[in-house]
Amino acid sequence: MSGRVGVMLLNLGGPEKLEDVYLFLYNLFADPEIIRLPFPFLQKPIASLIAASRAPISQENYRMIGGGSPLLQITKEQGENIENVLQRHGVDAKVYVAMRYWHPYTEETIAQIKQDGITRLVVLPLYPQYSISTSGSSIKQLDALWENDPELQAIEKITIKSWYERTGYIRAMNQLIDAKLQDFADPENVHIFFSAHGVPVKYVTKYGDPYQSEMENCVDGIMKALRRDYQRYNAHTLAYQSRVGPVEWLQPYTEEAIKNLAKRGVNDLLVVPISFVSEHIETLQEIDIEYREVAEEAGIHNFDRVPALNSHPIFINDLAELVMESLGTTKAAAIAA
Ligand SMILES: C=CC1=C(C)c2cc3[nH]c(cc4nc(cc5[nH]c(cc1n2)c(C)c5CCC(=O)O)C(CCC(=O)O)=C4C)c(C)c3C=C
Ligand SMILES: [Fe+2]
Ligand SMILES: [Fe+2]
Repeated sequence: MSGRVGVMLLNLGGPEKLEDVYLFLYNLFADPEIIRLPFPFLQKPIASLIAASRAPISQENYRMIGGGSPLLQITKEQGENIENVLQRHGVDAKVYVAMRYWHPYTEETIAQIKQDGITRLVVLPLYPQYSISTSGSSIKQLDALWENDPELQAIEKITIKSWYERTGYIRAMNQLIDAKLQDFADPENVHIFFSAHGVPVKYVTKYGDPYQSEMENCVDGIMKALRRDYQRYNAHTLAYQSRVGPVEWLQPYTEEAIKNLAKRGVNDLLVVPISFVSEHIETLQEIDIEYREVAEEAGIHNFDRVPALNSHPIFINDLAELVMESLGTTKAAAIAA
């Protein structure tokens, strides 16, 4: 294989300090893949209005988790670990991080990739399931950059869309779920509650976002493997969290689903964050603080949460393997090379 290989991890980014929150929110809402407006000239003024009105709530949430998002730190660690696994398998690749709404912005990373003389680039979104609003937005941005830059067109770009069906990812998730189940007095009676980040319903019904069906398939895959590998036959639910704005989002909403389970007499609840692979504000603040309180008040006293995968070794190995497969360098071939 000739030339230098790069791997670009795509993520959304998060404010590092409370002062960053407004601009981070502005960048997010200025993205037409996040808020779709009929008139493009309204995008920026509306983004600044919504960012200004949301900033105080959002700042308060970030304050509760130490004043900023842990996302960059965790994503960098994931990158270093993937790079190490690739190196161990004889693949001399450099791993980069490209954030959509905060530093290091995609454009900054692309500049570095050009400077490093990368000739083959694997683009790997750190979202297991595809959504127009997440992986789709970053991939679209990259396609636009490529379209307008002959220097980039000389780089072979291999884009992975989603990877929630991979056995390594599912195995790693199940290890984390099983470990937490064992902390309950009666693991078999724990209700496993998958909480995914929501999207407006319109994304699925009008814009054809595969997010909901990928999410449902993902949960099925995890539950099937949990039954097969760990003989766990727990009841489970999939619900959607983090709704913002006045429109209808995917249902059931996490908060309502928790209250309904409490009414049905569920006492033991294990929440599994399912749409994202790093700890972030929605796990550390929304689930650990807000939903724990909702559960307590509704009468669910045994409430726990599965940690995010972060740099779980089975998961990291699986992502490195996915990169090698995309390069046409299977693990065996890479070792032999
Ligand atoms: C991985 C799944 C995610 C989907 C799908 C998604 C869609 C989506 N998000 C917003 C609005 C906001 N998202 C915010 C933060 C945020 N979003 C995700 C993931 C998905 N978003 C993550 C991991 C994070 C947290 C990053 C961090 O700092 O730790 C925020 C800001 C926080 C807040 O104020 O609540 C907003 C706003 C929309 C509108 C949307 C779909 C259209
Ligand atoms: Fe979001
Ligand atoms: Fe939230």
